[in-house]
Amino acid sequence: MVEKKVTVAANHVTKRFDLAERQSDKVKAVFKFWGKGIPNFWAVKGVSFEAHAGETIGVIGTNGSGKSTLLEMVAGLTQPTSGHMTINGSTSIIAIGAGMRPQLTGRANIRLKALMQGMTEKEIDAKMDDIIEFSELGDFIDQPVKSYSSGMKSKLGFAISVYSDADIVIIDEALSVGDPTFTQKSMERTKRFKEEGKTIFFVSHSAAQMRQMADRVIWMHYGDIRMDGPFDKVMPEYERFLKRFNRFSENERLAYQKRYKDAQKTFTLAHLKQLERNRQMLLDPSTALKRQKEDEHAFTEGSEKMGWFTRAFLLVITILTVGLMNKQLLNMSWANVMAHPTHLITNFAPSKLAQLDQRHGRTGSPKPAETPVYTATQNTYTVKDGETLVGIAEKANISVEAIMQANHMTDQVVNPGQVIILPVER
Ligand SMILES: Nc1ncnc2c1ncn2[C@@H]1O[C@H](COP(=O)(O)OP(=O)(O)OP(=O)(O)O)[C@@H](O)[C@H]1O
Repeated sequence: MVEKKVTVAANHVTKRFDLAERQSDKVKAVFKFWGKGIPNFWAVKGVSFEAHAGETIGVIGTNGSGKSTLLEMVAGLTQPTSGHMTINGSTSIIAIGAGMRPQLTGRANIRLKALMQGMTEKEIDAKMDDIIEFSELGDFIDQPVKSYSSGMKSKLGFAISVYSDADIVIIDEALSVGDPTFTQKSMERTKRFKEEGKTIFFVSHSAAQMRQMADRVIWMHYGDIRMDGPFDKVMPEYERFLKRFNRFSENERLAYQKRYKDAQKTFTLAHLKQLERNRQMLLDPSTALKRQKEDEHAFTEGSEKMGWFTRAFLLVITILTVGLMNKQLLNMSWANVMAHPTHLITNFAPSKLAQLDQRHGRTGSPKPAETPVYTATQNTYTVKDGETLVGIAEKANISVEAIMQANHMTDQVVNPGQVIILPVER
């Protein structure tokens, strides 16, 4: 049998969300030593699978089991917290309203999404009429998307993806809101994707749709893959589970959910690593040690990759630097610096700098205007609603490249409220 090309490979992929309710909680948690104070929630707890060209994979699971989170990682919309998600090919996700700009018309959204998926203006012009026809939106195509029903948004999203020619197509419950004729038409079209060798991930709560579409099913259960296999094996097990679950009393159901959700809060990567080690030892003790060395990095995330010694060292350096700056610039004694280490931040409002200017002038020290700190403080900028990087660069008379370089940006996307540095030639 010819091995089909692997298009998606997930290796111990996790996704953690923090449950800090307010931004101030997050700031407090950072000061409580590198975010240890933030309650965690692991929506995906270390899943591994491979998907191949020409495969339609149904993803099932109760509400909140992690289906959308997993597929957003497949689509590249969000990055795993740890583990690896390897994607071989272009992706297109169809979820109700995903990636749509509500204030733009349906037609403008088609153009925008198609451009984002790599189509040229010429290709879009050539396909525009077909996309609109597939969407069945008629005159509504020139109305803003915010006026659309969820069914209309789904139709638009589906029509765009049909013509985007992506290698991996993700349909996240987008067919659950359309009318039956459109749904059937879309399912027929999706079957053609399969014949064209695309990989399709299909999320639906409808067993009938699953039966029609999926040859393989992944059952997500509170962040884990509970089963992964042929439709005929997985679906009956899932339906048996649902029957049992639906027979639970309200209290039993809540207790069941609490048990699993608590496990998602207390989950750790160390635990995942240990489970994987045990599994490897059981499977093949002779190769287990070698494999453990190879996949060590799969069980670490950003901050954990930094050892305790490095973290402690960086903390000491940061405290000393802030203290030294406070001492030099605010004429504080070391005792005062130790007592109020955050004075540097709170004292450097522009008005304070003006006071400093005078103070330093009287004592004959260099004027703050000549110090680097003054320049840097003056040139942070908070992005306002609707502003683009190009607009900000023009206003500030600085090149876009210089801003990107100063802020270590890899693209030109800026968001309202984001604070950026506007570099100044000195
Ligand atoms: N940004 C977030 N912050 C905190 N928790 C989140 C976030 N996004 C998702 N979650 C949580 O992660 C879990 C998985 O959510 P997800 O949307 O992936 O589930 P799902 O299986 O797609 O659910 P549904 O069938 O209802 O669409 C849920 O418990 C959800 O509350």
